[in-house]
Amino acid sequence: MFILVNLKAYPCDPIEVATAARDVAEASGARIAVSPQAADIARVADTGVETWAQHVSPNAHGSHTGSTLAEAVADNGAEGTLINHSENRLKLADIDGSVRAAERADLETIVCANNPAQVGAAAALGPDAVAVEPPELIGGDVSVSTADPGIVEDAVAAADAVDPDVDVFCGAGVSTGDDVAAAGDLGASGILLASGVAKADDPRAALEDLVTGL
Ligand SMILES: O=C(CO)COP(=O)(O)O
Repeated sequence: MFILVNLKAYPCDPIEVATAARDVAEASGARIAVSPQAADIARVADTGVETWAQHVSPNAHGSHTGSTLAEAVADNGAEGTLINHSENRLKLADIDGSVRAAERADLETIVCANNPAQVGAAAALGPDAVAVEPPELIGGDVSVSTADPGIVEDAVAAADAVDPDVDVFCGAGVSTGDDVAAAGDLGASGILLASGVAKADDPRAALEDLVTGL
């Protein structure tokens, strides 16, 4: 199971979370990545933790003011990127363009989706992974693996029907090792989470609990 901690735009200390994630990954052998604000990618990557962007734009180098260039995040230490997060939805053509941009820059890709139908569509674009995150459960206290286990199973089936090589992650409300274990039992290859770590009083303790579910 891959654990990706999305820091969104939360007012946490990205270096505190990154160093904790690096240490917990090293101690447990778990794969844990941190996805900070684009402006923080270089200093988060400098901690040694696996670092992901929250988004990359579909464009290449050129006259694209305000874009998040895939090559730039890769040059600053990112190893992968989220695309089409529920809080940063893209048009279908732009999701495709962002996956292609990430591939050019050798970034791993996770395309997010609201439901199993979107998971199937996202899988058809050939990312490394897709993630199902029901928007109504994001930021809540109940894990998707408890509140809606069927959506995870259906997402796994939808992706498998399109491309068995595409991994399926799930997210929304995940905060404990039990939530991680339940997601794995439903067929997920990884989880995305945010508030369970970024808003925790003790992010290190939250990460240590998460890896007990692996
Ligand atoms: O959006 C998410 C991860 O990308 C999930 O957020 P929460 O873990 O806060 O529910």
